[in-house]
Amino acid sequence: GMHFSDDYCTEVKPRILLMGLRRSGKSSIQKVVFHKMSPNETLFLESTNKICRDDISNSSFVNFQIWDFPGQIDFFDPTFDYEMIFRGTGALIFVVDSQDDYMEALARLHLTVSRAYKVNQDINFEVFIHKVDGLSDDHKIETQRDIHQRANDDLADASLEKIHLSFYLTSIYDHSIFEAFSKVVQKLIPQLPTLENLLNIFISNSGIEKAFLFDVVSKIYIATDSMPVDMQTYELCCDMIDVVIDISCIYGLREFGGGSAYDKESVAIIKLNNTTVLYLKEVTKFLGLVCFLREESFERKGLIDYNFHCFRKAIHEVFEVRTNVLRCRKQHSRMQRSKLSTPNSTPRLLL
Ligand SMILES: Nc1nc2c(ncn2[C@@H]2O[C@H](COP(=O)(O)OP(=O)(O)OP(=O)(O)O)[C@@H](O)[C@H]2O)c(=O)[nH]1
Repeated sequence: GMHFSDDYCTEVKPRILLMGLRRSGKSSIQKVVFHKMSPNETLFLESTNKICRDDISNSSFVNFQIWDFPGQIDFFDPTFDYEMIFRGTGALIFVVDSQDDYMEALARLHLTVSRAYKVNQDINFEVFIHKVDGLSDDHKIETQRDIHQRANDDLADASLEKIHLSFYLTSIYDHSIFEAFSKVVQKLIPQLPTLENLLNIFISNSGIEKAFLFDVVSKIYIATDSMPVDMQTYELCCDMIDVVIDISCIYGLREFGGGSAYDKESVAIIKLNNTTVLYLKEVTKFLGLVCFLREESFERKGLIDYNFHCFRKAIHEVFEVRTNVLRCRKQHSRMQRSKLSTPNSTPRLLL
């Protein structure tokens, strides 16, 4: 079985479960988003026979677990402490293979969601309608409409219409999977408005067009300013992170494997031939800022760097407040635990 220590009460990262039927694409999503595997390589991924897998990413802002859901899993199996797991979960992603007959997947989705909701009403339920690269645009829309309708009808039939499901069209062959993941993670960050505010102030004072706060390992953006997100800009920023980390891995590490490919010193400037500039800087161990700006604005690099310094400091303060709150909560829950034997609070996800 899968056991989480009581530490989940003090977890500082968003905890996300990934579920779905066999071959729906869970491992591929995890490999592509968190381990830089190229989409084509996933063709050779072997199906896992284990009941569940526990994949926690230590290098990412996101705490991520995959929970396989082969047909035979039994919620009544006493060795399977699903209550404990759902209680510590911020978001449950359910992957539906859109290229396959999805009736069985929808039945599983319904069972899973209704179980999870009983344990924890605060879980965000996110449905990835996956592998849509194989569908035409019309077919995509029709599939989404159909899945949406059936899933909600099932909930209504069970008088569970309170449960809200969000739907995303995803594929590992383009950026849609990163975009969807970004949205899922952002919902779990209570300080999101603060982060957005800081980004707005930073870009408007620095003449920057767009800025993304990225989880560097996964290229999920955990926040951006309020200007609309243009897919191409987002993709460029993702590509920049890849380039910077790759170069740093090859030429930036100290001899004998010392140091890390991403640290306090990490910074990069890329000038494109269309008078735009990409500017990347380290913010925290897991997070980096990627800015998209005009060449003219970059002439005032001193100002940008000064503003960045203030921005970075503010972000660290947001984190410190969080850490202190957690430290208090940890002490508190330790005291509680000596009195009570069952944890009863639901942690919402935290910075
Ligand atoms: N076309 C397409 N194929 C995908 C996509 N994502 C995953 N696949 C393919 O789907 C197959 C199954 O993917 P897995 O990641 O092994 O699925 P899984 O859900 O982890 O499967 P189990 O380990 O059996 O539970 C692989 O051949 C992948 O290449 C996608 O977005 N588009």
